[in-house]
Amino acid sequence: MKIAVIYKSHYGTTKQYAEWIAEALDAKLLERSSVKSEDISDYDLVIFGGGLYASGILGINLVTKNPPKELILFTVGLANPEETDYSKILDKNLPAELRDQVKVFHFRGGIDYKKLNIVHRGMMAVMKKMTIGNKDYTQLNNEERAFIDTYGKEVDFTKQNDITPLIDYIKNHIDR
Ligand SMILES: Cc1cc2nc3c(=O)[nH]c(=O)nc-3n(C[C@H](O)[C@H](O)[C@H](O)COP(=O)(O)O)c2cc1C
Repeated sequence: MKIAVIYKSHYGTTKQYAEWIAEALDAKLLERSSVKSEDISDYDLVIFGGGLYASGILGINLVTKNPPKELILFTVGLANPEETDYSKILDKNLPAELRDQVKVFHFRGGIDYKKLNIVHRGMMAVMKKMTIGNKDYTQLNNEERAFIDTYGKEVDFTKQNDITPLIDYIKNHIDR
């Protein structure tokens, strides 16, 4: 079975997960910009991973416009997947026909505010103002607290072991 792991990452955490997954499955690793939509049909299974930016999944249009034979998605964001409801993100990023069919995994990335480009730094400052608003810290939900707690810092939550459910899913559900 020909498997491709395709990723889109700004700062490397999604790339890191894609590398771990490709290595575990002995799959082809490709950066999204190097893939043309017609190349997608070369693969029996595409695992697409995109970083989360303001609730958008980077580069996702590659696989939503021209869905592969089999597709698995993963997202990488700062929020803790165990405490995050991704339904709105998936509604926004996936067309209805894919929304209920595609298996999606969520991994935790990281951030180094020193390395952010000026646009991203500005976006984070706006998001901080919007998150806090007139609220007190005790009124914030877990997701909002995680954002405020890490604001301006360097944090890395990437963990190789976190890919295990995705690898197991492929082993159990995909006929290789
Ligand atoms: C401008 C901006 C917006 C972001 N929006 C989200 C978001 O909506 N949800 C989330 O969980 N993380 C968000 N993040 C955090 C990134 O998803 C996180 O840093 C991720 O690890 C980045 O992936 P990358 O290193 O592959 O680019 C945002 C980060 C920036 C800089």
